[in-house]
Amino acid sequence: MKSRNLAYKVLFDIEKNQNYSNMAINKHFKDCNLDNRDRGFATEIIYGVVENKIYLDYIIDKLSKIKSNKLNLKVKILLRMGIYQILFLDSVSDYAAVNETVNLTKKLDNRSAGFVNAVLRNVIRQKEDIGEVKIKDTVDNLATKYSYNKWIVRNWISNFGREFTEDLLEANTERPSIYLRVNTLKTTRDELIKLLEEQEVNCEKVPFMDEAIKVNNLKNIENNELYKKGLFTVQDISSMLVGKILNPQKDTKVLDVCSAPGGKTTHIATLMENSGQVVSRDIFEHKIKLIQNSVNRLGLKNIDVQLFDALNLDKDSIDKFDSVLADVPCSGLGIIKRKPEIKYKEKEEIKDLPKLQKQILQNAAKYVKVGGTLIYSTCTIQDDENIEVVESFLQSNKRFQLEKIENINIDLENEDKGYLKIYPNVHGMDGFFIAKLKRVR
Ligand SMILES: C[S@@+](CC[C@H](N)C(=O)[O-])C[C@H]1O[C@@H](n2cnc3c(N)ncnc32)[C@H](O)[C@@H]1O
Repeated sequence: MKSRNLAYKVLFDIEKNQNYSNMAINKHFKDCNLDNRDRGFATEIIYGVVENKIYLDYIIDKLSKIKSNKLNLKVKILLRMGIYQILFLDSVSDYAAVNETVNLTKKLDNRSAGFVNAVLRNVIRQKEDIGEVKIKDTVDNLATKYSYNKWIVRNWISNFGREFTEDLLEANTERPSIYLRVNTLKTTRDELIKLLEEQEVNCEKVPFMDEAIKVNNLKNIENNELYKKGLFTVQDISSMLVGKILNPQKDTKVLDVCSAPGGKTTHIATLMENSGQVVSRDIFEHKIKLIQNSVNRLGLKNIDVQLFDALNLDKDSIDKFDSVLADVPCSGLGIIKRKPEIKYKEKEEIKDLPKLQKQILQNAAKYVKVGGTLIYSTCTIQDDENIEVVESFLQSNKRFQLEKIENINIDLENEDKGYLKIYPNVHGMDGFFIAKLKRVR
């Protein structure tokens, strides 16, 4: 009951305040005194409900006299939770799913308990055939089955084709893997694996990324002693590739214009073995603090964290940096597995991003020395935020050229051309775009 109560609170917060699930989870889990198992169960319900929201409402609409858009928020969340447990969680008996949900309803909205009970019992009675989405229109069908805003499915089918889109939608339902980046200034991969295995954490070396470890049962990371000592950072492989492709040399100057929370910046500073200087900027004060915390935890001495808007031109930095990274704000459509609410973004919300991305890239380019490197990256798979931004930049910046990416072997089709398009269904990692540009004159 306790974990369901907690899951309900988090889900209510997410819906009511349009909060991201990971942030709402952090906020509500901080002060709760549940053990790891109960937290795990609550997390499973939260992510499951968020990821399947449209589908769960479709089931409600099939079985309830009151349609989901007419239900009050409390009852809608309770029904989604109950239906999710019945249809998706083999570890929960139907009886427990109904009973616990009805008990919770009694506490939160007593007069709706009978209604919730009736709908959930209906789900159980029709469990065998209720689950299938019977909508003829392909976009509508897939958008309901996988719970996406329809424009995304339409856009993907038109850009990638139906087969690829279905593959991508399916890949995005998998639980994301957790990867650690070893802090090579403090330990080695083998040493860290030994220490993690002493804590009974299952570790796997990532063959093509020499500082990466895949872990599959590391819980409560922020309170882990090895984490507190700064022996590792949590970072996806795609994100680590950015640092690898930038390939910073010792004693050089690197500028990261959009650097919070600091994953790539700290990687770059580590690759430079605490030499040279990395200037790490972001527009948000609270995010600047996150970078500084990581810098301190990891024992990095070569990072200068600065509050600065990348849309403004910093005249003092023109032509001063060997490498510049523009890891720009984007739609995030490559990391749906980690942030499922991205599936519900409106097209309107992201329509101005390419313009913003171009402006940030234009400014970032001005800080690169002749012969220096400019990296443009996003965690999205949308061409209009990726290759099209780079192509439009190159048209008006003849001093830059795309440069062949060496020694990566992830996207063989494009690496020679100077960029990488990474898709979760093709490459088994976060969807990313990384372009490497060189200032040639
Ligand atoms: C994709 S995230 C960067 C992730 C970061 N590079 C990392 O690896 O941890 C984009 C960042 O850009 C920042 N941002 C958004 N608009 C900005 C602007 N005008 N100037 C500087 N930073 C900005 C956001 O606060 C956000 O932290």
